[in-house]
Amino acid sequence: FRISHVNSLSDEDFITTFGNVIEHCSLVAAAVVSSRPFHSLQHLHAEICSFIDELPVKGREGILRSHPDLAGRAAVAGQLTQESSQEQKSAGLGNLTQQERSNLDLMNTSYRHKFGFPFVICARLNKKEAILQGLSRRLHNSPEEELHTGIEEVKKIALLRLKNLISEDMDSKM
Ligand SMILES: NC(=O)NC1=NC(=O)NC1=O
Repeated sequence: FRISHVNSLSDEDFITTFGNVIEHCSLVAAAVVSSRPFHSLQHLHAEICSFIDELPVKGREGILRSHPDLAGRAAVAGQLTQESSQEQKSAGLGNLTQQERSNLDLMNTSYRHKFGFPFVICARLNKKEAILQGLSRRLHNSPEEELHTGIEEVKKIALLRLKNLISEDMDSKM
């Protein structure tokens, strides 16, 4: 899509197209559709980010809870969305050693038990070593810190997903 095309979609088609930019949270797309016309990919991303930042704590926790665990049950069962599947594969989470897998499962479980939402990181910007290190480090943070950090990762995931959907060729910046 060029940004001009994004602006000319029906509301319904916009929500369908961008409904999974935030994993399993089409509400976000439905919320920003009325901010059209967007003058760039960055403008659309900024609207998504401010909508998320303006949510109450429960809303932001809900966004994190809508994310599948990394190499978790959904991944093992092949029930990831196309986007998540590609992202998790690109981080090398498809070929974990038994040791890495049980280590990841254990830490994901402790993280979720401690914070009440899953560990979320932008898998396309982190290889599996960085993910494992990030998880063990972030486990010691406060709930407030982790809510913020998780949401910042969700914003990075959203930007990369938008870049897959919107072409930024020069004339689309008009
Ligand atoms: N728990 C997660 O961080 N999940 C994910 N991060 C990504 O970048 N893709 C996912 O599915």
